[in-house]
Amino acid sequence: MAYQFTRIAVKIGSNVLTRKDGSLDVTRMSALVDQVAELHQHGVEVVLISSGAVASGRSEVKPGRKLDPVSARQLYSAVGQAKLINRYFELFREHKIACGQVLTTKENFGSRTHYLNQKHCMEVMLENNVIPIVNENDTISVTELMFTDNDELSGLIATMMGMDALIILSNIDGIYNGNPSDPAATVIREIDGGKQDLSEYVQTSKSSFGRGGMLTKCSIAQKVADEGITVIIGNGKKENILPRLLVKGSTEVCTRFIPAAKPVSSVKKWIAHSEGFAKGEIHINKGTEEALTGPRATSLLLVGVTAIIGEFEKNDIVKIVGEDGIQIGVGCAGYDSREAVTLIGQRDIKPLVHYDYLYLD
Ligand SMILES: Nc1ncnc2c1ncn2[C@@H]1O[C@H](COP(=O)(O)OP(=O)(O)O)[C@@H](O)[C@H]1O
Ligand SMILES: N[C@@H](CCC(=O)OP(=O)(O)O)C(=O)O
Repeated sequence: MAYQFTRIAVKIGSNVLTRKDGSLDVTRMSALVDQVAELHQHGVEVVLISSGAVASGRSEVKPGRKLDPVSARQLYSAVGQAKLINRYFELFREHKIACGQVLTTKENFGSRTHYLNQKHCMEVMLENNVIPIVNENDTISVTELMFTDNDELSGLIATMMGMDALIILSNIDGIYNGNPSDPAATVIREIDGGKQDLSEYVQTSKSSFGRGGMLTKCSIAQKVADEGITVIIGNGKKENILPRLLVKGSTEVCTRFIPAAKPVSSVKKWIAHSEGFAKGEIHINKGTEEALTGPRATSLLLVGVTAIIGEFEKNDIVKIVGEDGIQIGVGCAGYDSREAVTLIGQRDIKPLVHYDYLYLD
C-alpha cells in the first residue's frame, strides 16, 4: 500500500479511547494499534499523542472521600497513564514493535534546551523503530500550567518533529458547516490554511470526555497548516480509519487543512508556537519596530529597547512590544533580564534577539 506521507503525528482524543461509561475502550485501542502497525510496516514514521490517562484511571480507583477536580485528575492520571501505556506496550508487542512513553509539560516547550532534549529523545526513538507515545504529564500539570488540551500538544509535537502531517482523531468525521446534529450540516472537506473564519460553524459544546472542544482543534490546525504541515481531522471510531485517510488518492470523509507553501525554519516554528510560554516583555521604540517589520532581516538590538518587563533567563521566550503597547512578535532572548536591563541603549554588542530567533506576528 502506498501512503501520502512518510512522517506523521497522530493524536488520539480522549473520547476515541473511551466508552460511554467512561471506561477505556480496549477494542478501539487495539484496532488503532493495528492501523499504526500497518503504517509503520510500510515505512511511515509515526509519533502518537494519546489522551486517555484520566479516563483509564477513573475505573481503577475509588477515592475514600470526595476529591477536588485537581486532586481527582492527579490521582486518576497517575494510575491511568500506567494502565494506558501498559496496554499500548502489550498491543504493539503483538506486532513485534516497541513503543515508549514520553510525558511532557507546557514548561518543557518554553526553554530551548528542554525543547531540544524532547526532540532528540523522539528522534532517537524513531531512528530505532520505536513508536513514541506522548501525553501531558497530568500528575504535575495543573491549572495555568496545563496545555489547553492534547490538540495543542499534538500541534507542538508536529511542528517540533517536522512532520509531513498531523492527523487528529476525534469522535466525529471532521468539521461540520453547522451543528453536527443538524441533518443539513455537512463536513467541510478542505480548509485553506488560516484564512477561513470557522467560528461561525463550530459549536462550543464538547464531547463528554474531551477538554478543549472543536474550536481549539480548528485554531491549532490552522496554525500548524500555516507552517507547512497538512492537518487532517477524522473519525477515530471508524474502522481502519488511518490507512483509509492516508492512502494515496484517499476520498475518505474528513477535514483537510491545506498546508502553506512557505518554508519556515524549525527555530522560528518553535518560537511561533511558544508565545504562551513567554517569560517577559521587551518594549522597543518606533524606529526599531519599523526596522524589524521592514523588508530586511533585522535583529533586535539593545539600542532600540525602551524597557524590559519581567524576569527571564537567556534562551527564554519573550514578547516584543511596540511603542503603542501592541505586541509585534516573539523571540528567544540572547541575555537574561538582569544583564539586559543594564545594557539598554548600548550599541555594537550582540543583539538581544537575533533575527534567526525572532518571529513577527
Ligand atoms: N462544527 C462542528 N463540527 C464538528 N464537531 C463539532 C462542531 N462544533 C462542535 N463540535 C464538537 O466537537 C467535538 C470534538 O471535540 P472534543 O470534544 O474536544 O474531542 P476530542 O476529545 O477528540 O479532542 C465533537 O464531538 C462535536 O460535538
Ligand atoms: N492528558 C489527558 C487528556 C486531556 C485532553 O485534552 O484530551 P483531549 O480532549 O482528547 O484533547 C489524559 O490523558 O487524560
